[in-house]
Amino acid sequence: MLNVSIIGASGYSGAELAKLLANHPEFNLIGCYVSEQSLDKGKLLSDLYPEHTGLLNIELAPLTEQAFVQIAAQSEYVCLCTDHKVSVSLAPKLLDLGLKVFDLSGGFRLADASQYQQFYGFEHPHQPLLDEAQYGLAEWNTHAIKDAQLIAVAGCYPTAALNALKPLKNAGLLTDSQIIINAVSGVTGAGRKASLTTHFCEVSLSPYGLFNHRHGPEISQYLGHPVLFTPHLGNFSRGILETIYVQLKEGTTPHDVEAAYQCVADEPLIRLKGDKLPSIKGVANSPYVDIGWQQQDQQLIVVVAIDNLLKGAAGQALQCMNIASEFTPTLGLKG
Ligand SMILES: NC(=O)C1=CN([C@@H]2O[C@H](COP(=O)(O)OP(=O)(O)OC[C@H]3O[C@@H](n4cnc5c(N)ncnc54)[C@H](OP(=O)(O)O)[C@@H]3O)[C@@H](O)[C@H]2O)C=CC1
Ligand SMILES: CC(=O)N[C@@H](CCC(=O)OP(=O)(O)O)C(=O)O
Repeated sequence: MLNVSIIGASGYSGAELAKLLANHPEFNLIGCYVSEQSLDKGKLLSDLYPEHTGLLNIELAPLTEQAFVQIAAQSEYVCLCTDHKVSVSLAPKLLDLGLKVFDLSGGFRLADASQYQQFYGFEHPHQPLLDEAQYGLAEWNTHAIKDAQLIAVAGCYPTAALNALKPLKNAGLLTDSQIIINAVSGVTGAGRKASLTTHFCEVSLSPYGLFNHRHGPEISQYLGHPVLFTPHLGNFSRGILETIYVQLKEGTTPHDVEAAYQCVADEPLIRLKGDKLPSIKGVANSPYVDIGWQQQDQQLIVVVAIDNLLKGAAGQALQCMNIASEFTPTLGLKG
């Protein structure tokens, strides 16, 4: 068994990961941590998530200096389910302790530190770690994930967009024009902490982050293609659905598009639906990426759906941990 600790375990992605690890045959959830000043320190994770009573009767410990010593002594892997800036401050210390770090935040996803002020609102102090980090987009970066010490697990919206678009890009079917991505996320995407704009009763389907959401540059960087990305917040709990407008090269046939997607046809967590379009209902609480598309002349509309907390966060993090450990990538993910 490999021991895993989670920092930020009381949040939505941390708790989802705790549940996956507690049910996993090869990983042992050894420690669950929150901030030193957390109102939840000392509580059981199952006090916060009573649906997991029994499974997650594990105490939330404060992340003190002593906790770092304990994590290093007990764990092989540590997962950061913390805000981007918190992850950026914690990761160097954990890496120095020799741990393999799986960061679910965006703290190490962009290649260039100078982009962090614009898109994340803080100066990134660790360009060498941005150079070292490997992108945790499980189906597309398997080899690098296996050998990396720092894995920047892919963002939720980018996971959906990149899985939908990489087959087309790799087959050379895209023109140079910008790809338009309209995305909707459920409210768990905004995390567990209270805020008026993400208060469930206040949410009414509306866009946010126009022209400056941090996932725009993340998608462009890992696709190698310009995108215009607009997220929306919807009044449902979990799931992401993206509608993507693609201009195909002159002469691209429906057969070419179908053939392009065959490169992922055997991936166990990618479900190609052809002209049957995906829905949130089809993926909520499941580890899959559903991809559908319809074509009219040179215009292609691709629709992709994932669960933001599973394929968009904890599920993909577990997939990366499985890959790093040379287990079957889907171990503990498919019922
Ligand atoms: N929610 C989602 O759908 C997705 C989230 N992510 C990313 O995962 C990360 C976590 O997101 P999410 O689960 O939604 O966030 P939450 O706000 O739900 O949880 C954050 C967690 O971090 C803890 N925390 C806060 N400050 C510290 C600190 N200084 N030291 C240790 N723990 C701390 C919080 O507990 P406390 O404050 O009590 O200490 C809590 O457990 C973010 O970077 C997010 O961008 C990625 C993909 C999807
Ligand atoms: C609905 C909502 O607010 N979603 C979040 C994205 C989810 C997330 O936590 O972002 P990462 O995948 O980059 O970690 C946002 O737009 O900031």
